[in-house]
Amino acid sequence: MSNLDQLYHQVLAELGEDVNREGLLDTPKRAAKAMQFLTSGYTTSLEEVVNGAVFSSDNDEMVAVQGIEFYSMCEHHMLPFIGKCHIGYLPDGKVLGLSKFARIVDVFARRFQIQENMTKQIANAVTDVTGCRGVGVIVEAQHMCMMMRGVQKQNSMMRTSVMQGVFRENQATRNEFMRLIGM
Ligand SMILES: Nc1nc2c(ncn2[C@@H]2O[C@H](COP(=O)(O)OP(=O)(O)OP(=O)(O)O)[C@@H](O)[C@H]2O)c(=O)[nH]1
Ligand SMILES: [Zn+2]
Repeated sequence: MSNLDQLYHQVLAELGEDVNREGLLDTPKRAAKAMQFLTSGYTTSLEEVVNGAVFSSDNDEMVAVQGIEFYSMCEHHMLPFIGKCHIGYLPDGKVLGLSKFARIVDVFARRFQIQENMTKQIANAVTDVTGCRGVGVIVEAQHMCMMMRGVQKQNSMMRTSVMQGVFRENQATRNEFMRLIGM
């Protein structure tokens, strides 16, 4: 058993489970593996996921990618928060491979997070990788820690937004982004 397997074994026992019953025999191992996947963002670098897919382009018009779904874990309760991320940017000579936006989202979602920080980290990453003139990131999510426990509200949605560069300075750019993502 790995260290993490042993810890999950202990968690189950502490919670009053019979760790020797058949259904639970492999659970510590499975839970450890699942949690390692859900936090794999810690060991994934931006460079690795972008893999050089930044291309020269003389198109300097806005690019927006809407509705990238993600699964993250809130750092306060270690429970999931689940939602969608919308990203727009104004390139400056370089565009990013389309799939890489989703990969960047996963790098920062697969960690213990708060939504505000995740939103900002995604925006910073797009700027770092593309050297763009501006970026906008909007994240909307539902937090299991508010639904399954605590205040137990099932219909609230948290929206966070980070606007950088021309997206921050220029209202028309922000509006164009909102229009492109249908908001
Ligand atoms: N701003 C922000 N808050 C979050 C996020 N995820 C969880 N939280 C909040 O973190 C707070 C932690 O509050 P505490 O009072 O320390 O913990 P708690 O007693 O479990 O709080 P309750 O959820 O109100 O029962 C709660 O208000 C959560 O709703 C997030 O991504 N962003
Ligand atoms: Zn929480």
